[in-house]
Amino acid sequence: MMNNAVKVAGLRVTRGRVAVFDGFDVAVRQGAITGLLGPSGCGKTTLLRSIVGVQRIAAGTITVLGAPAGSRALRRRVAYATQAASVYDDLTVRQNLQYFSRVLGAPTGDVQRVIDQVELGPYSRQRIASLSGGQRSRVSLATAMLGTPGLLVLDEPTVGLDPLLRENLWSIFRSLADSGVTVIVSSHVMDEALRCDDLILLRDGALVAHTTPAGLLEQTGATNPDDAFLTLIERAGRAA
Ligand SMILES: Nc1ncnc2c1ncn2[C@@H]1O[C@H](COP(=O)(O)OP(=O)(O)OP(=O)(O)O)[C@@H](O)[C@H]1O
Repeated sequence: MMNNAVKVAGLRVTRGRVAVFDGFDVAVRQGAITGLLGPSGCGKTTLLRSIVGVQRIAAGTITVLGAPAGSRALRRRVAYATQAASVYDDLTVRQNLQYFSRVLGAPTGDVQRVIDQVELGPYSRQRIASLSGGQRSRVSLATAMLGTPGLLVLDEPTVGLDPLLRENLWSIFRSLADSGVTVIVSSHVMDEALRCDDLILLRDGALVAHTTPAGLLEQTGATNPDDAFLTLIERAGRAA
């Protein structure tokens, strides 16, 4: 039987005057890497916020690992790394991680593990304020990897990172998924789509496709995900 880590039904979200979602349904498979892709402003962050339980929603139900999104039971089971690194500027990398590790009750040793995973060892004694953008976002990512979350929600985790580091991070996501963790990664870099197991393609708060990388290319006859996405958008436009 296929297990879903996340189930979204009838989601309606209004932000400002914009109806970002108006009756949106989707499910995310457990233990897989699901890529959430789509153009800027299509609702990726809003959907991630809704799944994590920090978005005010107008209607709908969201079930995460069997519990309502945002519920207390999920506090330590769901980790979220936002686009803007949510870390303390005046603390060092290690101090930030030690702080969050204590808040989460993560095992000792976790701080060093995540520092190594995101390759921040040489910067661990540096204050966040003096780090580059890519280094800061890696601290945020490391924070999300503390403890043993069952669901890892990452909003554009590879923005501003060099290709080698991106490669390394994707192999971390893969080993997490292999160990049963559900990973949701948003991106607007279409070539990252090919690294995912499942793809959710959004446009203007609507589901354009819920497929796999192979399925995406097959459905469209395209040779790369950028062209495939454009083809699907054109088809959706014609059907509308
Ligand atoms: N606080 C807010 N007030 C008003 N409108 C908002 C607010 N936050 C987001 N929006 C609007 O909601 C829509 C969806 O935004 P969202 O951040 O979810 O998009 P996104 O797909 O994550 O975009 P990006 O790839 O640029 O980060 C956009 O039209 C955006 O302008």
